[in-house]
Amino acid sequence: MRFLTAGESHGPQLTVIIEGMPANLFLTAEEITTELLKRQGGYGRGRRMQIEKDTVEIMSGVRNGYTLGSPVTLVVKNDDHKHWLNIMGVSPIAESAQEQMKRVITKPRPGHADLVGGMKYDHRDLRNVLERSSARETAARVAVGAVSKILLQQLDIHVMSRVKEIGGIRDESNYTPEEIAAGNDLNDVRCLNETVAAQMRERIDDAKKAGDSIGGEVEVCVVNCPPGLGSYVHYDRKLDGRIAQSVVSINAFKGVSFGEGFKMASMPGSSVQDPIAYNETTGFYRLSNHLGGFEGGMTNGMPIIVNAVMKPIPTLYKPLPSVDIISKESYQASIERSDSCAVPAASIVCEHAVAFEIARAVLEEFQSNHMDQLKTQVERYREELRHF
Ligand SMILES: Cc1cc2nc3c(=O)[nH]c(=O)nc-3n(C[C@H](O)[C@H](O)[C@H](O)COP(=O)(O)O)c2cc1C
Ligand SMILES: C=C(O[C@@H]1CC(C(=O)O)=C[C@@H](OP(=O)(O)O)[C@H]1O)C(=O)O
Repeated sequence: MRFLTAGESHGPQLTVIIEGMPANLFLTAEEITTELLKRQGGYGRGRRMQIEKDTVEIMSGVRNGYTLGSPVTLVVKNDDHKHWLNIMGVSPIAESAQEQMKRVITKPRPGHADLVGGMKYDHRDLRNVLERSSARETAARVAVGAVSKILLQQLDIHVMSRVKEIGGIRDESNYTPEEIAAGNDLNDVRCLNETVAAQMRERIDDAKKAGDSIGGEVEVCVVNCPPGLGSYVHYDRKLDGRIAQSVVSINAFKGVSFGEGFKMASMPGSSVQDPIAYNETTGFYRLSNHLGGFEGGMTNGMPIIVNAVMKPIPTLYKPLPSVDIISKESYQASIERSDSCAVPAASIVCEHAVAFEIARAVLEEFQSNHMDQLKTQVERYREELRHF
């Protein structure tokens, strides 16, 4: 399974083509839209999210609710696009948006793609860079991940996420995957502990008031993956490696780790490796999950735990020094309409990026033209492993 996305942040739409989906998967636009709406939410987002109401349209690859085995095309319209067009009587939001869109951007924002993108593609209006470098593209990636999650659910594999830290406020609780799943839709910082959530909101408000931004850490958890997805035989088949690439390719993500992650640097081996046990009904299993579900680039049957760090948003309402690319004079960077914290939204993006990589690995392992074939193969493999 592979996908391509296309579309600019304020262009008419985002388009995704997913190739390699098996036939006969029941797929509705509503289910995908539910995931998109989760990404739009989250405390700390800016005005753009009040303009958009992301909904998906299925344009190909599905008939009578079921996939055909042909490429699936999904479209998410950008409602903000209409503010680009110099027409119609506009609302106050639209007027200010229109002004913003017409302005040529020449003062690059440190931390965004503006300067290097301009240098590389010879753009003298940096809006030409930010249109595609914007995290608007992550809506398309969530749409792909939503389809992946629907496929994985059919195999009883579940992917979920939560926020662990925002700007130094940390939720130290060790939740079970089930607790994370139950809390999945609940609060607007995507943290299960309400006391900590209140502190996180306050931290975001403080950053916003100070004209600053903050980042944080998210956790993605995948349960009930069969052991043996991915492979140790070649670098680009290692599934933990693929997940790391996919996660760090999300806008503003700067780090990824599995299980105990960077803490392992100071832990003895006896506290890091997960002891092996066996029981006749379930086969081999582990007594702990410090490694977060991976050994040798393969799933080991324990829950996959991915931790990922998002840097603070680059656009600052109290901007940092920059240099105008035309006049070469020193200025403050441009102020674009912006989120002050997008960690809760980004946890959803991360969840869906991981879901895609797991679904891709499943389909590589159990090549199938249709869902019944896939389910039968996965079940047979699980049964074989129980008797290994
Ligand atoms: C969900 C989400 C929303 C984001 N919103 C903004 C934003 O409003 N303003 C901004 O400057 N950056 C935002 N970013 C981050 C930038 O897109 C990102 O920092 C930029 O593309 C440069 O890429 P890099 O940080 O990976 O180097 C957001 C990222 C995500 C994942
Ligand atoms: C549009 C989205 O996020 C955008 C990501 C983003 C950036 O620079 O990455 C900048 C902002 O865009 P705008 O300049 O239009 O306000 C965010 O709103 C989205 O998540 O759907």
